[in-house]
Amino acid sequence: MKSILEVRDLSISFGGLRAVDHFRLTLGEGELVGLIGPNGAGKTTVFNMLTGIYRPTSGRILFRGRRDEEPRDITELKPHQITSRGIARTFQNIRLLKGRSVLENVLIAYHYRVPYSLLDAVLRTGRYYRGERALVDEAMEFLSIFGIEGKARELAQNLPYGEQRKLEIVRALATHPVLLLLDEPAAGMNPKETRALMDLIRFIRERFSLTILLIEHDMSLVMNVCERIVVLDYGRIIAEGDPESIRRNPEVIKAYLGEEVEIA
Ligand SMILES: Nc1ncnc2c1ncn2[C@@H]1O[C@H](COP(=O)(O)OP(=O)(O)OP(=O)(O)O)[C@@H](O)[C@H]1O
Repeated sequence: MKSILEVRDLSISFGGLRAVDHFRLTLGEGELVGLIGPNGAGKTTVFNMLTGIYRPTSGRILFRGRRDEEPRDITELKPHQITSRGIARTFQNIRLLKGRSVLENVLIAYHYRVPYSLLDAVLRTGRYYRGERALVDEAMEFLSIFGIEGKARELAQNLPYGEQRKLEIVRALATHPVLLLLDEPAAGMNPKETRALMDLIRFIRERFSLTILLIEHDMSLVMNVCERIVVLDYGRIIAEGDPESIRRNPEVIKAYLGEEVEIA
């Protein structure tokens, strides 16, 4: 299996706090890996470094984008450059344009790779119309995979919470990523919605040849959907392995003591 992401000894400090300490991770093409850990362990901070929002204090991030043969160093790149190289993410706190329609929310994601120039758009050329129509068709196809195509014209803020989370994933898919980072995709969903989401995550991985790294508090989701799990505690990796070994790992059980989540 070719590796797509290689994270070498990534660390970051905020003032005196070492939020992430020598984080290492290699993702093979097509893998579905979970990143778990108690509250404040550093999971979202890892995502923020992978997507250029935070600059690590030390360490390197190597990523093989869609056009690259070999992994390239993306540690210093800006968020939009990282998105256009093929890493997309969702956020723990949903970041939709709430006053815009569901469809518009997806279309906005396309500005990373629109096939026409701004001039085409202003002059409303044939290329613009052909491009726009193709984008709308594709956006509708993404929405239909998540069963929300019927709500394309509704305002994003009127969707139930679970569907807003799905729309965030659709928006990430619209950037045509090779690596998808999902930050608590099942947060706020009921068990039935969570199970359906698990199936969808597996489905989109196959359908779009994605590699997926996901942060999740819902242990049933993580244990069922992920092939490999990395556990962070106080910014450090304390365990890594298949779901079964993680479930039985004494360090992991200890780290979760006192947390509201159950790892059984
Ligand atoms: N911009 C920042 N400035 C200062 N401290 C920060 C910043 N971002 C994160 N931290 C701190 O880094 C630590 C890790 O936070 P992070 O949000 O990555 O944890 P997490 O594992 O994602 O937690 P949760 O599961 O609660 O979302 C926390 O102590 C947090 O307060």
